[in-house]
Amino acid sequence: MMDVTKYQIGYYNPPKTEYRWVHKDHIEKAPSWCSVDLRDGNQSLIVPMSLEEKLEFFQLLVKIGFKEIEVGFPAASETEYEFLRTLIEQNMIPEDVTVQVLTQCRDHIIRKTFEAVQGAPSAVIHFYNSTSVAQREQVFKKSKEEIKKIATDGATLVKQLAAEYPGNFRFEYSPESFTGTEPEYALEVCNAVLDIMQPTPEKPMIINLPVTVAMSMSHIYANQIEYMSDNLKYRDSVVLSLHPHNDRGCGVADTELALLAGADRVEGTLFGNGERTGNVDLITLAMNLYTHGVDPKLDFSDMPAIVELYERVTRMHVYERTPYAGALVFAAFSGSHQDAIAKGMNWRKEKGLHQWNVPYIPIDPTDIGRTYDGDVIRINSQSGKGGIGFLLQQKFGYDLPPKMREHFGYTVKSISDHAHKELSPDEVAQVFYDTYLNKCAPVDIPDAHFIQKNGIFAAITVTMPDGSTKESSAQGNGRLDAVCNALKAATGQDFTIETYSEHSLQHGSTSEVAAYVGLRWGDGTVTWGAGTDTDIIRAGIKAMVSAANNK
Ligand SMILES: CC(=O)SCCNC(=O)CCNC(=O)[C@H](O)C(C)(C)COP(=O)(O)OP(=O)(O)OC[C@H]1O[C@@H](n2cnc3c(N)ncnc32)[C@H](O)[C@@H]1OP(=O)(O)O
Ligand SMILES: CC(C)C(=O)C(=O)O
Ligand SMILES: [Mg+2]
Repeated sequence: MMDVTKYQIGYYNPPKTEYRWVHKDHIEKAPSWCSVDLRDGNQSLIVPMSLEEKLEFFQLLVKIGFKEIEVGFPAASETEYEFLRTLIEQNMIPEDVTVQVLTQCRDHIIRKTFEAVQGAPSAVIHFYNSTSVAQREQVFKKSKEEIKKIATDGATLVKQLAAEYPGNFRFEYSPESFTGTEPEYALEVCNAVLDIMQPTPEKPMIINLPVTVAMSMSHIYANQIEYMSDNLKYRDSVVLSLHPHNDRGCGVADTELALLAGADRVEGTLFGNGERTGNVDLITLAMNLYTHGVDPKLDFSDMPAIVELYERVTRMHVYERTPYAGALVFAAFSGSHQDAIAKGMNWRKEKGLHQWNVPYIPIDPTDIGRTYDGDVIRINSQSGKGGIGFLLQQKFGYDLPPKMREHFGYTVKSISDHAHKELSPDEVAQVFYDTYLNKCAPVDIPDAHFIQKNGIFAAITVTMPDGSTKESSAQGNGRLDAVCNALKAATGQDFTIETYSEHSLQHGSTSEVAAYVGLRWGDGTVTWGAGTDTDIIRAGIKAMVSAANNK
């Protein structure tokens, strides 16, 4: 049995009752982004990335457009140290990109960090210590004053070494485990650090307020951020940064509400990799802005390549339903969704729309390197005529009449249901070919001649069900009607043409016609056939013969 009595609320709502952020309805501009993939993401991997893998990931982050990248914890291991040295010594850091390094507030670790970062064109020195009640009591066993002193001693040494080492340094301080810290105390510690660092509007300092472990609903974090934003000293010289983890599955919501509450910057990772349930997913955040028409200033136009590299170097897997990036996030298997998507796509095409508002598809998949073919309409036993017909039309060019779409839809669904598997677009097309197209056996009309006299007179040769041939002729009010009457006379069958449609079909450079015929039989049933030919009459005859052979 689970024991709920073991748990209680462990977060702190700030001493403030009116919040401005609750009145805002959207985020107006992108925050500044910092990727912590190479640090928080890396430290949580089963096998941390090798130097080569980190280099490849770094280049990807630069390509996406990150201007601040936390490249590691250089005092942690030789690989971490060497990675930073390689970036610096091989001039791999673009001019407009700043590397960030993490250090605990411990003397030898801060010193090692400065040693590692020497020669970088610019760098953010990120120092942290835990401030939460749980860490104060259980880990550090120190009073509030003593914990504050760890932070201020760290700040003092960072400032001193920054003056001793050549280089363009900026600073970041994190009261780690902020969400388990009393807001008034977190404020006191951050203000004490700021008093030492003395930031200015020209040289601002980053104060990063992490959701090291998520403890509350998202609105509480937003309250905490607005409280800190209102009460931090040197606010015009502070870049207020967020660093949410995802323990309650609310990392994105925490970040979005905290941005409404006044934060300027976000630290996170691609696909939400990071400690435990991960850091906040920067792709989701950026793409959420994009869907509101706000430029995220990050480029995810080749998502498949980003997924490939990420999966290869981290040995993680991008879950199929990960927003924007997962393999299935644009897929519709179910009939009503497919029908709406197909109609929405046609609407968009007919009206020549620029704005995107296709039902069920939040963004145009082609914006991020995905395709309509294969990514969107997927066929299984839950699918319907709308989607199946749309796929056949979009990918193979066959535009079936509505009643034939319905028949085809049920045929395809039933095959998928019995095979208990998805059908690929090629398999769907094969069902169409096998069921309807140019089925000129056992009955066939290899030859037809026409005379225009009191309507149309057709003289045809019929291959009979037993393989023999027979000449037949009849009048009709059109060529196909005349052929139909002649066929009925030859075989003694009882049917009428209930549906006929045709359209041109482009196959590379050759242009064919596709024709569709529905025959209603004396017993009330309807059979369907399709025909293709360069000659429109031959296409119609083939469609009719196919429908007749389907009885
Ligand atoms: C929330 C986060 O993600 S924070 C980042 C965490 N990332 C990592 O830890 C990855 C890299 N870390 C490492 O490689 C190692 O932990 C090192 C190299 C940094 C330090 O290694 P070690 O000194 O061997 O061990 P360890 O990490 O266990 O040290 C714990 C000690 O540091 C203290 N400490 C931990 N964090 C801090 C801090 N931010 N500031 C000051 N002291 C700290 C602990 O209280 C403990 O003190 P004690 O020795 O008096 O008991
Ligand atoms: C080092 C800090 C910012 C961190 O990773 C966290 O608190 O989650
Ligand atoms: Mg973290």
